[in-house]
Amino acid sequence: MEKILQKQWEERDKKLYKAVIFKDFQEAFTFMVRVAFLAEKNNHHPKWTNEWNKVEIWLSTHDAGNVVTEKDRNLAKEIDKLLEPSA
Ligand SMILES: C[C@H](O)[C@H](O)[C@H]1CNC2=NC(N)=NC(=O)C2=N1
Repeated sequence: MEKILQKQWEERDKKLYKAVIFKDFQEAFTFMVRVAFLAEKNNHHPKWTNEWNKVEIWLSTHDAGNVVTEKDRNLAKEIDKLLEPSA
């Protein structure tokens, strides 16, 4: 996937937050489809927004009282793997 800007994960407001900007909507939506499959596999789902080429993601664990847990850190790592240049 062709990225234009990728920020590192930040912990904000008891959530892991990341923003990624892609070349266009098709690239952004391809990424979202891949994240959706990861989320289903992990039974752990992001809060996210998409506007054209930008995807913003917030990860927290509702089941643990809306805090950041290992589940969030693991999903964040797997999402980053999708964003590696070789992926
Ligand atoms: C019942 C179901 O397994 C849970 O509600 C799962 C589903 N996906 C989830 N996703 C996230 N981000 N946090 C959760 O606590 C969570 N819980």
